[in-house]
Amino acid sequence: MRIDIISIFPEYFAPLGVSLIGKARERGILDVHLHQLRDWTHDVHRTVDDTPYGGGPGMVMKPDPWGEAVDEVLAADPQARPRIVVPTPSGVPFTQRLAMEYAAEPWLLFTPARYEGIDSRVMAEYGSRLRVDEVSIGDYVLAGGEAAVLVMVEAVGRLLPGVLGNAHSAVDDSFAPGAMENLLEGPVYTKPPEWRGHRVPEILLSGHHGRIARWRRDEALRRTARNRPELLAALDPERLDKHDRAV
Ligand SMILES: Nc1nc2cc(Br)ccc2s1
Repeated sequence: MRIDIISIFPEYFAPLGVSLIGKARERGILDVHLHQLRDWTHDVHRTVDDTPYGGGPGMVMKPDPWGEAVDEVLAADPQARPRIVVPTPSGVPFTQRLAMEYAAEPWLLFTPARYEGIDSRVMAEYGSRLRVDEVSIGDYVLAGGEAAVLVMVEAVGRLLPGVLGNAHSAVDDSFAPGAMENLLEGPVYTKPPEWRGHRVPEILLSGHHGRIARWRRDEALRRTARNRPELLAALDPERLDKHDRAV
């Protein structure tokens, strides 16, 4: 997978050089290209923003630098078309399902904005011929889209074949389609069996895999009911058996 990121703070993406994503890049599973938006400005101050038409607070990112930058990125592979992802609090929710959809894309272009956002004509221009997604990572406002891109690249990158070791499969993730879809993960434990007077639940030491699976599902149901009751309410009743309903 190729990922391009255009930003006025490309240095923000240094974390993509470490850990899981860094190793995926070293192994050629992920090919990340960072671009400094100001390289497509033509004034001495390398200006990327201006006052909003119609008045109002803050500044808006000018269309010209973005248009020239996106055009140049697209020219890197004229036969291919990247899916453009615009981080914004006003977008569709970024979910595990969307992360899986992105992980199947050969090429993503992220356009994190600053200020009040990018002049809306930019994505109107590309939306006529490319998939342009406005995506939110949550109901809060950041100072810019860069942190949102880090979140999405990590969520997508870890799903790419070969990135997660055999020890863990993304299939077991919370929110991944399957038996535990849309349930939060329950508690986890490792050695020692007792730590500061806290014992690991005996069921997990029992070796009874069926009972352990049942206990884990019960704990997932309890945690989901406690922390995200709306997820439980949204579950298809067909997916809850008699025992689930009694938890
Ligand atoms: N939650 C989010 N906040 C922001 C702020 C800016 Br400015 C750009 C993108 C995003 S995504």
